Amino acid sequence: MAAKVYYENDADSTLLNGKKIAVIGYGSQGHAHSLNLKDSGFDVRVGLREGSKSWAKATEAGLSVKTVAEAAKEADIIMILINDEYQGDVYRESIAPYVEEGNALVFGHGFNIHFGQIKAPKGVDVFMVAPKGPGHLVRRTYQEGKGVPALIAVHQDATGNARALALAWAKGIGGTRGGVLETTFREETETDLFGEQAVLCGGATALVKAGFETLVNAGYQPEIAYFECLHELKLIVDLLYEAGIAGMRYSISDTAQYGDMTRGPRIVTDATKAEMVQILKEIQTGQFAKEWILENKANRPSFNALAAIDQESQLEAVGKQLRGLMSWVKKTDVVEATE
Ligand SMILES: NC(=O)C1=CN([C@@H]2O[C@H](COP(=O)(O)OP(=O)(O)OC[C@H]3O[C@@H](n4cnc5c(N)ncnc54)[C@H](OP(=O)(O)O)[C@@H]3O)[C@@H](O)[C@H]2O)C=CC1
Ligand SMILES: CC(=O)[C@](C)(O)C(=O)O
Ligand SMILES: [Mg+2]
Ligand SMILES: [Mg+2]
Repeated sequence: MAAKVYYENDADSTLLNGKKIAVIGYGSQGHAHSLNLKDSGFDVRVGLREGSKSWAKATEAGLSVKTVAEAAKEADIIMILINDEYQGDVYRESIAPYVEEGNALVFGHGFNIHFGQIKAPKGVDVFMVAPKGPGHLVRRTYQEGKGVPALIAVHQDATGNARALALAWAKGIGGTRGGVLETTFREETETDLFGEQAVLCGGATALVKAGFETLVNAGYQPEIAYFECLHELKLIVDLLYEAGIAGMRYSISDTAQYGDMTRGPRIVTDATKAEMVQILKEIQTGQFAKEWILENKANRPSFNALAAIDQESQLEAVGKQLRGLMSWVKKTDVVEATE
């Protein structure tokens, strides 16, 4: 294997002993990093804006909560886990004034450093620990004794310790249980954006919606279309995750495998692949970043409209109903927050 993968024994998390850690933000990633690090025995405080809806939640979870400025002021290591699109403003206003020489600034995604929205001062370590999975699973898997794999990268190594600290952090959140790979801010940012746009989120939801609509428009029952195109996808993806494409194909029928091999390439065609290359180019040139930054400056007109269209769709209505009838689909923290 070409890439070196770091596991538990390759990381020394005692480097975090005695360090004052601030996790800024308590959303998907923020709650996972702060709770996992606290459970790993480290000194964590959470930084939130005044009036934050997460203040009570983090306090109830046993964390010390302060304003962003207070948390940044007293911390040696500051992990910024607020929305990418707001990080620049919050950093300049409430973090930058308190960053001292020898401190570390840490990110869960490279967007702001790579696209130049945050310029860190000299004399501080700047590194990244980016779990390759949703924050709620970073927390859930840690509690189960497992971990979500993570990427680390060093942008600025002022103390000579940046890489070791990144590995220590990755271990503290459970990342080294899954495996940690080293990358650069550029590589992480571009591949992460590409993955979520073309495959994991954009590609997957577009595929599910198109399949569902094709069946429903042809007169089939929406409930059956939902089971076929969304619910069962998880079962198939579980097999892909466990045993790769061959493992998934081992479990499905030969009829399904023949259809998979002959029809799949008619869905993801050369035109689709050319569009993927185009999407990657828009990421690499900063066009996507600029579009997203401007979208936020304009108060998210497209984001809000597109989200509303999907929320009102038949697919979501049918899904909500059917999931409610499946007793084994647990009411997780994500379900409670969204239904
Ligand atoms: N979601 C994920 O699983 C992954 C995310 N990442 C990266 O992690 C980072 C965080 O993303 P994610 O966890 O999704 O974010 P969320 O949207 O889930 O949470 C954002 C948090 O930031 C806080 N926040 C937002 N604006 C401000 C502000 N102006 N001042 C202070 N706090 C603010 C929110 O506060 P409040 O609680 O008050 O609303 C909330 O606690 C991003 O860099 C993202 O790219 C990386 C890998 C996966
Ligand atoms: C969950 C994750 O890895 C993402 C999709 O990159 C993100 O939430 O930004
Ligand atoms: Mg990602
Ligand atoms: Mg991402």
